[in-house]
Amino acid sequence: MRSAYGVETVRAAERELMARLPEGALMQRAAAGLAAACAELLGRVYGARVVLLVGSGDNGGDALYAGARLARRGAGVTAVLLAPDRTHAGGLAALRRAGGSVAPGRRDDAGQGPADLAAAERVILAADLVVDGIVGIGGKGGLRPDAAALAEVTAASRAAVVAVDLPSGVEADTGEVRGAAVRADLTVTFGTHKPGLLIDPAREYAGSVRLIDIGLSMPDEAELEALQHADVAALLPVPRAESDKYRRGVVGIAAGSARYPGAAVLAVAGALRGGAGAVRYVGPAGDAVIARFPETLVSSGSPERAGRVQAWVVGPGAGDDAEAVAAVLRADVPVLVDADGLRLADRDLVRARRAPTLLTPHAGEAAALLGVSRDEVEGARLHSVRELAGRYGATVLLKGSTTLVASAAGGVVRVNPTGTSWLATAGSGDVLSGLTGSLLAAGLGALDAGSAGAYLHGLAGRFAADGAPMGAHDVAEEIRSAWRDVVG
Ligand SMILES: NC(=O)C1=CN([C@@H]2O[C@H](COP(=O)(O)OP(=O)(O)OC[C@H]3O[C@@H](n4cnc5c(N)ncnc54)[C@H](OP(=O)(O)O)[C@@H]3O)[C@@H](O)[C@H]2O)[C@@H](O)CC1
Ligand SMILES: Nc1ncnc2c1ncn2[C@@H]1O[C@H](COP(=O)(O)OP(=O)(O)O)[C@@H](O)[C@H]1O
Ligand SMILES: [K+]
Repeated sequence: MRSAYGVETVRAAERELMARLPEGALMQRAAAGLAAACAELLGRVYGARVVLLVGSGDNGGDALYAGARLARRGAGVTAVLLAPDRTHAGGLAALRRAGGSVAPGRRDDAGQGPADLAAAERVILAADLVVDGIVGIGGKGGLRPDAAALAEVTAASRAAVVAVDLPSGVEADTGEVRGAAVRADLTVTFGTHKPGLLIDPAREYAGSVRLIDIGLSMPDEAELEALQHADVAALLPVPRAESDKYRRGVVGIAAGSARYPGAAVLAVAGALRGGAGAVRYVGPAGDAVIARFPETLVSSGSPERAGRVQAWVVGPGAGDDAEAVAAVLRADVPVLVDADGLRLADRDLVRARRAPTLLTPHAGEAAALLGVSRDEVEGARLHSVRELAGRYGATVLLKGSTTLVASAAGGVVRVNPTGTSWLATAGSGDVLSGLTGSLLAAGLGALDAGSAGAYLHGLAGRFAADGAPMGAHDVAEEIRSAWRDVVG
């Protein structure tokens, strides 16, 4: 499990540890890890041109001490100071002792003022490596104009960029990005991941992320967690000697329409690979389903008369069949609502349900349910998924470049670490809904089914794409390889 904690929790852990350590010890641990990561990225430290972007807090202090270490190994290190009079004094002295220099300040202040942007631009454009120590977990709001200008110049440079703790300008707790932010190739983060490093859009700014253990001890329950192979393997159902198809769980798929029969086929394709012992299909696309998957138990008419199931999936390609959605929501078994079903589901009916409900909107569907724009949802995924879960009293899986799963009761939110943007292809969400519904039928809770389903789906997507375009049916084909990879 990979866990992430918000700023308040990090600060508390930091205070607790600092009280037991000599002053400055934590910053030295951070700087040592940072310098080692920079050296690795550079390959050759001796003679490398390194520029430190230094804000007025401890994030800048980390950059200065790391810069001093690189300077001692022969790098040419120049610090660009955003606020010279409030720069971390110990860090600056260490850099100077190691032979590092400071870029000229503004002339109107006799060279003592904040970095002269033209001078800063010259050194940044000539650098091999830029270390972003503008701001870390102490950041508030979007970057201020001087800091934003440095982020923009850095983006124009060909230097490798290493962010200290977080890319400056991203929100540590939410992954939101307001205005300019530094785009890093590598982020070296201290003590624990922060939620923003795992959630887009901030995640994209972070590049790859390296965690440096500085000895912080964090509480058991994280704010955000990402399952890994072993966690998913422990959740996946395995038939026992005494299992039969009914004991393994039957999943019902109420999906597809005369206009969109393919959605039914794809949802069934996912469901057949998700661990349920049987798949029932009910709806107008029975012929298409049976032609492709003869093992499916097909019926038409109302879901209420389709026979017993342990979980329902309703909505993919369903058109305007509001009655089917309502019938499924009245069933006292877990229900996954996707696509058209989300538009047709009555919120009060969802809230009144006693069995688990899992809603699986993409950003556009979530935006419609919340009455905001799609951009607002994509810019604030964590807030959006929590808000929807609260409003509907349901577990919500928000799809997209970062998939998040949140429970109605709050608590930890799961972020999916697998996936690929090749999954942005028509019908791949239908496969996910069938797969995840199958996991619900096999007995997983809504949070676990959602996160294990997204994990397998993301992995299957990577296998199917393997660097080339694919169709949604290819994703369904690869679920079995993904499953084997996870449990193997
Ligand atoms: N946690 C740990 O265990 C450890 C933490 N460590 C390190 O400490 C870092 C936290 O340091 P921190 O608390 O000094 O805050 P930090 O991130 O430097 O930012 C504060 C400065 O930024 C400024 N500023 C704020 N918003 C801004 C904006 N929008 N745009 C521009 N500027 C803005 C703000 O200015 P002010 O508001 O004061 O004018 C203030 O000067 C942490 O990320 C990690 O790197 C490690 O050393 C060791 C272990
Ligand atoms: N940029 C992306 N990166 C990773 N995964 C993505 C991206 N865009 C979409 N996906 C995934 O692809 C699937 C698309 O589902 P959905 O939007 O419902 O499509 P459809 O309705 O065509 O089936 C979801 O699992 C989603 O998380
Ligand atoms: K930073």
